[in-house]
Amino acid sequence: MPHTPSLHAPMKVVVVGTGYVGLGTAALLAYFGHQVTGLDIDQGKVDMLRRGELPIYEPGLGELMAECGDRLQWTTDYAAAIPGADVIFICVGTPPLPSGQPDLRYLAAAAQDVARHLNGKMQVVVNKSTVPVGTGDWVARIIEEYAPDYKEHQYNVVSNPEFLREGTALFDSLYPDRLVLGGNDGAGVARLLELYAPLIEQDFQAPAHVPRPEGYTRPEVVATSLSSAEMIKYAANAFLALKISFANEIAGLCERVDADIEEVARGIGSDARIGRQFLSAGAGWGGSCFGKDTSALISTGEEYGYDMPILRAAVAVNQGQRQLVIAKLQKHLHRLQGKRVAVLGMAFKPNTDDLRDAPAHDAIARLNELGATVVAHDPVAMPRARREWGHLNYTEAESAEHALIGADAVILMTEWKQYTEMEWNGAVRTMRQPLVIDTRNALRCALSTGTLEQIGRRGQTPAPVLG
Ligand SMILES: NC(=O)C1=CN([C@@H]2O[C@H](COP(=O)(O)OP(=O)(O)OC[C@H]3O[C@@H](n4cnc5c(N)ncnc54)[C@H](O)[C@@H]3O)[C@@H](O)[C@H]2O)C=CC1
Ligand SMILES: O=C(O)[C@H]1O[C@H](OP(=O)(O)OP(=O)(O)OC[C@H]2O[C@@H](n3ccc(=O)[nH]c3=O)[C@H](O)[C@@H]2O)[C@H](O)[C@@H](O)[C@@H]1O
Repeated sequence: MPHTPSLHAPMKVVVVGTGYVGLGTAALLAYFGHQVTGLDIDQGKVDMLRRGELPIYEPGLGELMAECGDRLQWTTDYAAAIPGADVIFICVGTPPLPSGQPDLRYLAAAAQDVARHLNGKMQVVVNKSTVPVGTGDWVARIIEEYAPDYKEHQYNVVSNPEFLREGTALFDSLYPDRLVLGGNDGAGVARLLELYAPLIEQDFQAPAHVPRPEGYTRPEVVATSLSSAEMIKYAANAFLALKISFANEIAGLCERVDADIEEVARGIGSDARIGRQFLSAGAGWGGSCFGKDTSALISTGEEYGYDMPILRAAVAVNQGQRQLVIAKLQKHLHRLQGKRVAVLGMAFKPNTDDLRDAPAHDAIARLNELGATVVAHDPVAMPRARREWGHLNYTEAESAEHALIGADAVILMTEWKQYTEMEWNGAVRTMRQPLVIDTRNALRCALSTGTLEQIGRRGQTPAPVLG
C-alpha cells in the first residue's frame, strides 16, 4: 500500500553527507513528507543513490527510500541545493585523529560550503555529526565568515545529535527514546519541532517492515543549550561503552571464581536502575563511534586539565578483551604458528557491513603476526573488507561451513544469525581440532564433541549433548 505522508506542513531539507547517519536522516524526513535532497561530495555514492542502489548495508533502508519516491533526491551541488532549503543537516564523518580528537576538517568544509550558498533568509543549520562541545558555536562563526550577506540572527545553528545504531537504524529513528535539540536561541529549535512534528506526535503510518513496537507512545523531547546537546551525545556513548566494559570486567572475575556472566548480567540487569541492555560480555565494543567518542571525551578533558579515570579504564578494559580472544586460543593451541584459524564475522556487529574498529580486524592482525593461517567469512562485509583490509593476510571462505573444514580452531567474532543458527555439531566434525571460541556468548547449542570457550563462562570440555 502506498504510504500517505503526514499532514504536517512539508519543508525543504538538505542532508549533507550520505553515510549511515545522513541516509537514515534523509529517509526518515522524506518518509514524513518533507522534500529532501541528500548531498555528498562523493560522486560515486550520489550516482549509486540516483540509480536506486545503496552504498551501505542497512536492513530495510532501501524499502523505506523506495516508498519516498520523488521526495528524495541526490546531488553533489551545494549551489543548487542550499539556497532553497528551510533546514540543512550536516551529517559528515568526524573520524578520530591519532591524538584521539575528532578530525573536524570535513565538518569545516561542509559548513563553509553551506555558508557560501545561504540565501539571506532564515535558514537553520543543524549539526547531526558527533562533535566536541563548542563546535556548534564554531560552525556559527564559520557561517558568519563565509555567508555572503550574513546578518545577525538570520541563520541559526542547532545541535541535534543522532542516537541510531547500525543494523537497527530505522527502528531507532522511527521510535526513539528521546529527541535532543540544542540551541542558543529559540527560533532554530522551534523550526525543528515543526520538522519533527510527525515523529514527536507519532502521527505517521508505520512502515509495514518496521512496525511500531507495542506500548511505544512518543519520544521525550529534550530541549537544551547547544553545548549541553553536544555533551549529551558523547556522555551517552561513553556511558554505554563503560557499561559494556564493566560487564567484561565482571566476566573476567566470573571465569576465575566459576560464576557465569550470562546469569550475573540477567540478575543485575533485572534491577530497573541498572537495566538489561548493554551488559553482554564479549570481544569488547567496536564500531565507528564508541572508540572514537570515548577518546574524544578523554582528550577534551585533557584540554581542560581534567582527568577522566573511569573512561580511561573503560578503554583499557576494552583493549584487554581483544587480547583475551587470542589468549583463549593460545590456552588450547599454544603456539599458533602454522595453525589454521577460521574467523566467522568481520563486521563490528551483525546486520551491518561496517568494518570500522571491528574486533575481527585486530584478531586477524594478531593471528598474522603469530604466523597462523586465517580463513575468514562474513555474510555481507567481505566485499568491503577486500577494499579496506588489503593489509591483512587471510583467505575468504565461501561459507561459514567451508571456513571450518580442516581448521584447528574457529573464532566466532560477530553474532550473525546465520552463524548462531548454523548446524554446529556437523560443522565441527570437519575441523582438524574442534575448538570453538565464541567471543559473543552467542552459541546456545551444546557441542557433542570438542571444546567451547566463551567469555566469562565455564568452558565445555567435553560439552553435554543436547537432544
Ligand atoms: N554510524 C553511526 O551509526 C552513527 C554516527 N554518528 C555520527 O554521525 C557522523 C556521520 O557518521 P557516519 O554516517 O557513520 O559517517 P560516514 O563516514 O558513513 O559518512 C560520511 C559521509 O560524509 C561525506 N562527506 C564528507 N565530507 C563532505 C562534505 N564536505 N560535503 C558533503 N559530504 C561530505 C562522505 O563522502 C560520506 O559519504 C559522525 O560524526 C558520527 O560520529 C552518530 C550516530 C550514529
Ligand atoms: O554514535 C553512534 O555511532 C552510535 O553508537 C552505538 O551504536 P553502534 O555502534 O551502531 O552499535 P551498538 O549496538 O551500540 O554496538 C557497539 C559495539 O558494542 C558491542 N556490544 C554491544 C552491546 C553489548 O552488550 N555488548 C557489546 O559488546 C557490539 O558488539 C559493538 O561492537 C550506540 O548504541 C548508538 O546509540 C549511537 O548512536
